[in-house]
Amino acid sequence: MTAETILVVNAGSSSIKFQLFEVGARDQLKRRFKGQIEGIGAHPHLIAKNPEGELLVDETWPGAEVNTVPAALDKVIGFLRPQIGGKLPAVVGHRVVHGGPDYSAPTVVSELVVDRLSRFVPLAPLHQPNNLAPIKAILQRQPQVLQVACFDTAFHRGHPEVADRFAIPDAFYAEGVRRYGFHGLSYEYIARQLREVAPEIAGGRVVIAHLGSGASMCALSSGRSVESTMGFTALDGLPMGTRPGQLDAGVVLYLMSEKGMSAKEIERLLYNDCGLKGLSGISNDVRELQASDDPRAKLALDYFTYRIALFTGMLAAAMGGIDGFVFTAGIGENAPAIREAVAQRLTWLGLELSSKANAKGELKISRKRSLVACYVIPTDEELMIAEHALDALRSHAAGAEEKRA
Ligand SMILES: Nc1ncnc2c1ncn2[C@@H]1O[C@H](COP(=O)(O)OP(=O)(O)O)[C@@H](O)[C@H]1O
Ligand SMILES: CC(=O)OP(=O)(O)O
Ligand SMILES: [Mg+2]
Repeated sequence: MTAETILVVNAGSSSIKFQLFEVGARDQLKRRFKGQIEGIGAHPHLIAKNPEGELLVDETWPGAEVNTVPAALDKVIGFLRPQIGGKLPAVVGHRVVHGGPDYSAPTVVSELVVDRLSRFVPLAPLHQPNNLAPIKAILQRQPQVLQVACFDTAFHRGHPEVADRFAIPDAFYAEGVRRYGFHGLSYEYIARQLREVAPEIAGGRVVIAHLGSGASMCALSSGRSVESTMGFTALDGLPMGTRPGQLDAGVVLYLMSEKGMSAKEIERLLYNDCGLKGLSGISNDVRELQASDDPRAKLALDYFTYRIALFTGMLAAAMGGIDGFVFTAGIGENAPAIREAVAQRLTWLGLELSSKANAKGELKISRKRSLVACYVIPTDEELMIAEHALDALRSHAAGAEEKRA
């Protein structure tokens, strides 16, 4: 491989996404391919396409064969190896979900950084170990590769103090018990896209709903995050595929004292068996719930859209109003019926959807006269990571140059 390339790895809770970029003239990033393995543990499906939309791989396995993120990573590596000529590019960018109080910008990783980031494993047990595993493997085997960690929490680090706090004694805040917020790379990308595709609201008050396996919402005021539905961990806020979202802390006390559950058992329950899956008893996948005529599937979807509407009120309050609403991520981009159900609950805010534009999945799906402009914008966390990784590469090179001089 001659041209400079950047590999990006984004390990989520139910999927691994990856993209390879080529660095062109004037540091323009050109996508070479984009892929993901989704449905880990249920219906694992690996797919990758080149920019022309041609399939490079399309493979499925039984759920039991690929039932963990590391097992899925092996399949991804199997695909990547011949694609990159058996040799890693000089730069690899990683999504790392939790950066804690100190990591508020993309960071070049070292053993020390990995040790520090490992402290946040208990705060993101579905993600952090899977984010760090490939970083550690590359550090051990190919330490010359520049690895850049990009954090979900970073975009939210400028929140005002009232949004960053829980009402618990101050000492806990000092040791890092804060409302961090997640999906920041997605929000950062959407904030930038808004300037291009919706300049009339980009500098205003916008609620972004990132609805994927993990789901959260962000209040974006003048292009900056000021509030998030997620907090200390990625458990808070909206109900998700397998996580409950907002939960009275008393429920956790009840599980411990009355049901005798251990911390590990409660962790497994809250991260793996709640949310859409727990409510419906059927599936964590919105597609399966939509296809079912079981009333529990309907309840789970109603709960989901109801909570999105409730939190929209909260985020609008944080910004003193709302000018725009954006749907993004797996569900937000692909489920018109969910968008319609959310919008119906938001007519009181002045949001009027065009059913036709929504059904067609157009970029702008609100009516002309709608007081709140509504958009569907596909997210691209990997592109954001590649850009950060390239910046890190350039500053790293400049730093080395300065040392030599
Ligand atoms: N066509 C669709 N209709 C409804 N939901 C969909 C559709 N396609 C994908 N999804 C939902 O998107 C989710 C995955 O979203 P994604 O943003 O890729 O999640 P993550 O990055 O957290 O793994 C799936 O669990 C599925 O419920
Ligand atoms: C933070 C989080 O929930 O991420 P994901 O949606 O990828 O699971
Ligand atoms: Mg995701």
